[in-house]
Amino acid sequence: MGSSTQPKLPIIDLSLKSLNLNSSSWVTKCDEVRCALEEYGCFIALYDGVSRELRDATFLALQELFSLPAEVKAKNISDTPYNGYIGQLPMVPLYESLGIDDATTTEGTESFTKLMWPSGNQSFSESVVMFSKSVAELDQIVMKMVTASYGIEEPYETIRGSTTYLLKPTKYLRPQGNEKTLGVYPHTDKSFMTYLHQDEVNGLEIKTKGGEWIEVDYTPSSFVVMAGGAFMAWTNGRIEAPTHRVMMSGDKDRYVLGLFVSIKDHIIQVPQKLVDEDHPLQFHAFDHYKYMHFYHTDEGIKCKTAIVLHQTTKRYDNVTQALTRAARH
Ligand SMILES: O=C(O)CCC(=O)C(=O)O
Ligand SMILES: [Fe+2]
Repeated sequence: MGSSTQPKLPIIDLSLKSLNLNSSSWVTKCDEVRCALEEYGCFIALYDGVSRELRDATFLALQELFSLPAEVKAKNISDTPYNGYIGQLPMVPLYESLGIDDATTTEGTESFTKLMWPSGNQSFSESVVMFSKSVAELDQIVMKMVTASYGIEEPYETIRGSTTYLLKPTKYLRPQGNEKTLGVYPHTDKSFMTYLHQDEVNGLEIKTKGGEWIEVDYTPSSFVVMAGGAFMAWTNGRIEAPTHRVMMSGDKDRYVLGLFVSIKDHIIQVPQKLVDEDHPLQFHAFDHYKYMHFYHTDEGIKCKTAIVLHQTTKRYDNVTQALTRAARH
């Protein structure tokens, strides 16, 4: 009985063959995407833009990457918090990830590849760049749909050219015992949007507005589309970044490819259309990278707690402060 009453994330077919901009179902689907994001902060997208061969090649490349010695992986450093190599953290010993900046560009992936394999690894960079580009196309579809549903296509056009993509390959070791073990802490992403793709092992859990955890079960041809903090601010709080965590069980390691969207060198401003009497302005204009840095300062960490814990509009005061302050830095 239990499982039938458990809430489930909406599943929306965004496969290229199912989308037709000129049909009436397009408008309905745009609203469906917006409503799913407003309700859960995320949804599962069925997407056929990544072929089976590309998916297999990219996950194979990932296994090769994680089997490199720790000191090689540690060469992956970044100015932006959590965007470089993370591994062997005592509190989450199963977790390990790297960050490939500008993953949709050949320059970005090749500079990462050279760092990991000084003598080169062409198949790695080719798979990564192709995979990232294909998922970035999904991002463009999702953005087109949400902005069409709100009628804010124009303000998005000013942001679009400043989009950058970080690919974060992540590995979770299988737990030692039979107990469900924490893979990654409950958190909200600080991205604009996040796109998650996994091999066959589940583990992601999303917290609903009612405080229940949903175990996300998604197939190889689907992606979890999730709003980040920057998107929450841009939509004036109408779409919230959901709290999520990873719980590991079973006897297999888990591999995940996360594409994190950021907005670089551009001040993000809430579109006028999303501000009215019922929705007063909640967020000041901000710089996304400064916001990501601020969130990981001592002061920012306090705001982060506030954003997760409080269920009142006070939460927005804290975030607004964080964003305003971040913009001033
Ligand atoms: O592994 C997952 O499914 C989620 C990873 C995640 O939440 C993150 O990297 O921010
Ligand atoms: Fe996350």
